[in-house]
Amino acid sequence: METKVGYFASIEQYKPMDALEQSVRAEKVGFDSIWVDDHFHPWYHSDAQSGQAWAWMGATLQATKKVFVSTCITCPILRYNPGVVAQTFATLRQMYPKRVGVAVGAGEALNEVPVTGQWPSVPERQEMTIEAIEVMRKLWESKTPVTFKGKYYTLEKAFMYTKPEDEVPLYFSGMGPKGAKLAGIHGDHLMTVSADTETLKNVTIPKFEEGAKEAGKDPKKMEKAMLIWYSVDPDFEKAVEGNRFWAGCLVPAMFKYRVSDPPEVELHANAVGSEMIKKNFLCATDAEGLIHEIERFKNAGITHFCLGNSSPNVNYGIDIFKDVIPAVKD
Ligand SMILES: C[C@H](OP(=O)(O)OC[C@@H](O)[C@@H](O)[C@@H](O)CN1c2cc(O)ccc2Cc2c1[nH]c(=O)[nH]c2=O)C(=O)N[C@@H](CCC(=O)N[C@@H](CCC(=O)O)C(=O)O)C(=O)O
Ligand SMILES: CCCCCC(=O)CC
Repeated sequence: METKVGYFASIEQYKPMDALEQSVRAEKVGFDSIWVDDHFHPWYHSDAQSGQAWAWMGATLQATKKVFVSTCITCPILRYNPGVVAQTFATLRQMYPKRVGVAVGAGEALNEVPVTGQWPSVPERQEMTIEAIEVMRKLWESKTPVTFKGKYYTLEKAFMYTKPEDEVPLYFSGMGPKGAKLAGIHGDHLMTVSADTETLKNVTIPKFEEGAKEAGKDPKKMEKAMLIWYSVDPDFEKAVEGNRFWAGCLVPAMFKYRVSDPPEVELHANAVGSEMIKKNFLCATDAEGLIHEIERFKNAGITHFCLGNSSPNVNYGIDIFKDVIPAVKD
C-alpha cells in the first residue's frame, strides 16, 4: 500500500484561521490529506484554542483544491448524536466528492464531560461507538426511512435526503489492543495515535488485522493511519520543547480518569520529561531527521501519517516537507 503523508491542522493549538492557512500551504507543498482534531476542551490551557471541527472543515474544503480532509477524530456517542454526525459528513462529501472522511473513536473526558456531565467506562464507550457506527451506516446506506431501537440510540423513520455518490470512508480509532481489534472489525481503516514502534508492530497492527480478517476483510487494503506530532528546528532542544503542548497525551491517567479541566492537564503535561517527548513524538533538526523518524514508523506498519506540526517556526515546519514527502513515498 502506498504511503500517504497528511497534515494534522490543530484547532486547539492554533486559531482556526491560522490552521486553515497552514492547510492551504500544506496542500501546495504536496501533503496528501488534512486532518483536524474534534474537541470541546483542548489538551493544554495557556494560549490554547478549541474551534469547532465541522465548521472549520467546510471552510477548509472550500479554501483548498483537491486534498482529502477528515476529522482526527470525532466521538459520535455523547455530545454529538450519531445521526447528526452521519448527516454532517454526508453533506460535506456530497459537496466535495471523494475529498471527505470521518474518523471515530470512544472519546475523551475533556470533550464529553464539560457539556454532558457523562463519562461511562471504556468498554461501555466502545460499545456505544460500535452502535453509533451502525446508526451512521444505516442512514448513509438506506434508500428508505429507517426505524431502529438499539441499546443507546433510536431512529424513528429517519431518512437522509442529502447523500454523497459514495460512502464516507470511516477510520476507527484504536489505541489499546481491544480498540485496535474493534477498528479492524468495524472500520474501513485504522486510526491510532503516537505509540512506540514495538507496540505498533506487535500489538496494535496485528490486533487490527485480526479483527479485519474475522470480519471477512482484507487488511492489506486497509490503511493504518496514525496521528503523531513533530517539531523541527535547527536547535534540537527547542524542537523537543515545541512538542510540549501535547505532552498531556503521554500521561495514561488522562485517559483512565475523568479529567476534563485543561489547567489540570497542563500541570501534568509540564511534568513530562523531555526523554518521553523524544521517544513518543518526532523531534528533528532538519529534513534528514524527519525522514529517518518517519521511516521508523513506516517499518512498524504505518501507511498514512497525520503529522501534527508543533515546530517553533510553523511555516518552516510545513515547507521542509518539500524535501521530506518525496523521500518517504514508495
Ligand atoms: C482508552 C483506550 O481505548 P481505545 O478504544 O483503544 O481508544 C480510545 C480512543 O480512540 C479515544 O479516546 C479517542 O476518542 C481519542 N482521540 C484520538 C484518537 C486517535 O487514535 C487519534 C486522534 C485522536 C484525537 C481525538 C480523540 N478523541 C476526541 O474526542 N477528539 C479527538 O480529536 C484503551 O486503552 N483501551 C484498552 C482497554 C482499556 C480499558 O478498558 N481499561 C479499563 C480497565 C481494564 C482492566 O482493568 O483490565 C479501564 O480503564 O477502566 C483497549 O484494549 O481497548
Ligand atoms: C494519546 C493521545 C490521544 C489523542 C489526543 C488528542 O485528542 C489529540 C488531538
